[in-house]
Amino acid sequence: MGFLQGKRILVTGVLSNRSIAYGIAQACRQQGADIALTYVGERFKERVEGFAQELGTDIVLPCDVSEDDQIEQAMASLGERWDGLDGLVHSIGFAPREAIAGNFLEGLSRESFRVAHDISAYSFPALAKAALPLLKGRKSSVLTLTYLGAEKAIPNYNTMGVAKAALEASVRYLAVALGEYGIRANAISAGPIKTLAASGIKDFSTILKFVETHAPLQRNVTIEEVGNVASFLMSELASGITGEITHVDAGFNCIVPGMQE
Ligand SMILES: NC(=O)c1ccc[n+]([C@@H]2O[C@H](COP(=O)([O-])OP(=O)(O)OC[C@H]3O[C@@H](n4cnc5c(N)ncnc54)[C@H](O)[C@@H]3O)[C@@H](O)[C@H]2O)c1
Ligand SMILES: Cc1c(CN(C)C(=O)CCc2cnc3c(c2)CCC(=O)N3)oc2ccccc12
Repeated sequence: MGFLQGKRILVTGVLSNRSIAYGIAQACRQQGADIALTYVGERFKERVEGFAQELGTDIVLPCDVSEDDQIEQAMASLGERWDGLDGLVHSIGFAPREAIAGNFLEGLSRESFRVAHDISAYSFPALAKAALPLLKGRKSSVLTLTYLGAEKAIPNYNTMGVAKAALEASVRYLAVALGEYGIRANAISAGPIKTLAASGIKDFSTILKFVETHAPLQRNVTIEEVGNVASFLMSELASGITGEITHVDAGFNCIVPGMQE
């Protein structure tokens, strides 16, 4: 009997079996939750349906968060399958490539700033708002994924870091707005993990090596470790936690790199 037995959780952002969302969906399933997935783009539908089958579900819904009607339709379709929702996982992030490489100002533009904030920040409260009719009346919880680049200026993370700062602020305002319904809102700040979103990032292996060298646990984290904390935060074991950013990063956020030498 898992600590999420009977809970119904919608997980966005599963794109590959290396996705952080995949680790989260697996961990929640292992604790007894029923899972629903979303995907972006018909070309990924079959792949995500395959992951859904592994996770014991046939609820796979299209949802490009840049489109309001797709957010609304996804929640309407979900409401036809489930009479309520106990959890919503937002594991979505995107910025135009020029906005996450090189000099922050050189990569800065109104359009890339807009896109990064639309997809990586606005979409979290937007999904929560659209899911509210399903989330209400249950001890439900919403969760998003952020990164240390929201708190510290990390080379190349640039406009994504500004968007993640907005995302983290939205966690606190959602905690208040949803608190009156008994719904919790939290984030996990994950350490660097080699996923598709991380592939193609300049010098990503250098970032992984730097964390392995300087983090208190002297290693990187895995999607399973992030998934375990996510399943806890989605459960009643975390009933007193809301508006919180929990770091799952081998402790890297708590040190000043290089001063231990
Ligand atoms: N990989 C890391 O090092 C790391 C560390 C900390 C936080 N994060 C965050 O974790 C989250 C998941 O990223 P990941 O690393 O698992 O990579 P990933 O590529 O597996 O997942 C990113 C997801 O974002 C989705 N997405 C992009 N644009 C979208 C849109 N318009 N509508 C709906 N979905 C869209 C993609 O379909 C994909 O499923 C992101 O928010 C990312 O910023 C990643
Ligand atoms: C860690 C880390 C990440 C992983 N991470 C936390 C992320 O949030 C990745 C988010 C991301 C957002 N937008 C795009 C891409 C990745 C690559 C493909 C694309 O075109 N756009 O990305 C970095 C970029 C620079 C420096 C560190 C990092």
